[in-house]
Amino acid sequence: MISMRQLPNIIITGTPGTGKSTHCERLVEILPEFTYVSINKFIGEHSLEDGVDEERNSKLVDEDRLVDLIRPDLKNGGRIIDWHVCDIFPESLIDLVVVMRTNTTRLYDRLKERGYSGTKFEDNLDSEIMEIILSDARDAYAPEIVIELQSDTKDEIESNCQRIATWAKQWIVDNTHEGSDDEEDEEDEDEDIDDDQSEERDEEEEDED
Ligand SMILES: Nc1ncnc2c1ncn2[C@@H]1O[C@H](COP(=O)(O)OP(=O)(O)O)[C@@H](O)[C@H]1O
Repeated sequence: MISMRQLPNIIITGTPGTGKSTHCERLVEILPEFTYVSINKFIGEHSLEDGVDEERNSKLVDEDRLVDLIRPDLKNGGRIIDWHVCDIFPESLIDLVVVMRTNTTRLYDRLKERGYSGTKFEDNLDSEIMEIILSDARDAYAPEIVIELQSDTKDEIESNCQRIATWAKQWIVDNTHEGSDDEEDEEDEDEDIDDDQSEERDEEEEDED
């Protein structure tokens, strides 16, 4: 099947501190034709904040407007989306959802280092332990496009990014004319022409009857 998009859209999601932005930054070095979209930045740039959840000490976001504003970018393709919320984007425009996972002890240290405390700290740690984002991703997208990658060590950052890049290159081969073999395309076109001619022949035969 040939896609309308020349490049796939990839969501990199996971609990805060699991390594989403670290992976996205490395990914666009390996895949320079892709654009890194940090949704936290996008929210600031488009004033999409919609109050504050006092209990959780986190910002509320106008998600409907966010989706409306990002839709044209997703239609163009080649976006690497970085956000802890993954299930609001139109399923038809998302090709891969990567859920970053981190061992609880490491995540504990990373969130402490970031200055998280109280409910915000506990909620994020619980979210990772209970696999909330993985479950959201699996509920929102087809299982075959949701993958889990471990992000505990520096070596894993590189191997994860290489794996995602390999997937992206294969997507291009499988889904676009750019990736397809010209000869095969010509053969396909020949087949189409043959089909047209045989249809015409069938119609002529019917007329004669
Ligand atoms: N696989 C990893 N190995 C070692 N450190 C990591 C790894 N992934 C992330 N980190 C570190 O953890 C912290 C949080 O990573 P970050 O990419 O900002 O997470 P997120 O974008 O998910 O909030 C950063 O200091 C980063 O360097």
